[in-house]
Amino acid sequence: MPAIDEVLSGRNRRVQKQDNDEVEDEDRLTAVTNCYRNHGSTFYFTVGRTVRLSIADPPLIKDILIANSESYSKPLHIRKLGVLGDGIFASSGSTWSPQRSLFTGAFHTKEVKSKIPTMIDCAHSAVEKWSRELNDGYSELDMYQKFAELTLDVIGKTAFGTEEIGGASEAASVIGSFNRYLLYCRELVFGPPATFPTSLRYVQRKHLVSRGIAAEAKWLRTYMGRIISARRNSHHSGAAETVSDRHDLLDVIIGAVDNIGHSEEGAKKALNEAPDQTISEKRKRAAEMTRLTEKQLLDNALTVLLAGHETTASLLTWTIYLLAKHPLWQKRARAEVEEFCPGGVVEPQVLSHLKLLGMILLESLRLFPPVPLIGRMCIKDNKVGPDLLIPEGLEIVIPVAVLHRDRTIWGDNADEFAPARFGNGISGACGNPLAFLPFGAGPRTCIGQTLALSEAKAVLAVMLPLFSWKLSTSYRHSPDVTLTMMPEFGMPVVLEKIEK
Ligand code: HEM
Repeated sequence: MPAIDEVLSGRNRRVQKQDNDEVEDEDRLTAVTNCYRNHGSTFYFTVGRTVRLSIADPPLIKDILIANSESYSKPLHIRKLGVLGDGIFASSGSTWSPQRSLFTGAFHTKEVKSKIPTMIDCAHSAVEKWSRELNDGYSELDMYQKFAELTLDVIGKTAFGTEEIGGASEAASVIGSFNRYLLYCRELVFGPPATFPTSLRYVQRKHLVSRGIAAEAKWLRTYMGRIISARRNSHHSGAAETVSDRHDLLDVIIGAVDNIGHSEEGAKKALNEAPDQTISEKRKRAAEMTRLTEKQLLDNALTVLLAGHETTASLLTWTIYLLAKHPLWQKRARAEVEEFCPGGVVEPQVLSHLKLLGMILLESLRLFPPVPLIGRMCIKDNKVGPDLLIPEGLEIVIPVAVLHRDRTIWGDNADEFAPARFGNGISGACGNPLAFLPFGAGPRTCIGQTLALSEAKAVLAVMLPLFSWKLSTSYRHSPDVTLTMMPEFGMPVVLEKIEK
């Protein structure tokens, strides 16, 4: 059996090929799941010189993510990856909490609802473009690429109020840069991939990877810096439609840098003092007081651009894959959309009625969680469960993708696509909410989950009545299981126009 670090980096596949060229490679998700089925749910493993403790047991996870959350920070390497820096995703403790308060209002359900018409418009423009690419009514498209462009367009318009990011040439450069950046990061954290050239010494390779990360981070920071400057200029010129009509996430974070009177101290005080206030009142006050540095402004803008498009693109991609493999469910989902959206008109308020589509999305998040691992670093000795002592400095890995396929939790059909299991919600499906962690849990839970689920529903509701699809014969199944669950060789799908 290969070691877990080899499975995570994909290096075990080279071994398999040498052993038997005829054998089709086991995909990494299956390999890593089997590894856990053999090792058990809690064990140590090493990547290079770093020792990590892997935990896939819900009660222990609860202690780490919720009960003892203050004893953990994000892993050190996340901060070193150049793009996320000191922003909300990568920071911890008192640097993180005022930022979380600042973001909470911008991601409130009411705010998200107001963005749904934009999401539907973006989906319509995308499907029109795809329709133009069809020959004689059908064509093979890489849906991973298409969804990455579409989700970038949505986050560009909803969070940054700009058409620019979704524009064809801009989108290709931004997606290309983020993809290269993520591949370099994966290598830095999990070691070189199967294609690692043996002629190149490890140290040289590491140097090359660090330079690659720095170059992509620099490009992305310059790019985002331009968008921020343009917005500041429009504030200074006082252009009415940009200042008063648009109060999006970019305005919120720029305000936290430019507004005089905001201070980190003030935000901390607002969170810690005034015992008579409710937690939401404290948070509101802290958000009003939060002061960000210029660096944090950029870090947060890039965090939202990356978190906001890559993960939702992954969710849509694997949902399309599952519906291609299960045409009956594709038909059922289409029938539901046709019932609630007559004439292909998707009204924002209808999304909450698309129950079947909601169950399909949850099942897709279970089988292919876009964030397959959650990492933490212990910053204070503490005990989890009845007798496991976690020492300061130890890195923890929570293998979400594996937890979601645990047969003792999900039953013998854990590896199968069975959306009906979510008919009675998450608790009905697994009996323990800590066994289903696509968006994490506890104080660091995903801030964009409502946005992501609304967006995915809106896109599928626009797409389903127009096209049917199946997997292309060129598809190679290789879900990544490290930073994000991207399909290593894309998602080539044959899209066919449905004639009315
Ligand atoms: C299907 C889509 C998505 C998935 C599966 C997902 C998953 C996650 C997970 C697992 C975490 C917690 C990581 C941890 O505990 O270490 C997280 C955090 C976060 N997500 Fe998402 N995410 C999605 C979409 C989004 C979107 C659309 C946005 C923003 C527009 C977003 C912004 C964030 C931010 C800012 C955090 C950090 C929160 C904090 O630390 O306080 N995510 N996400």
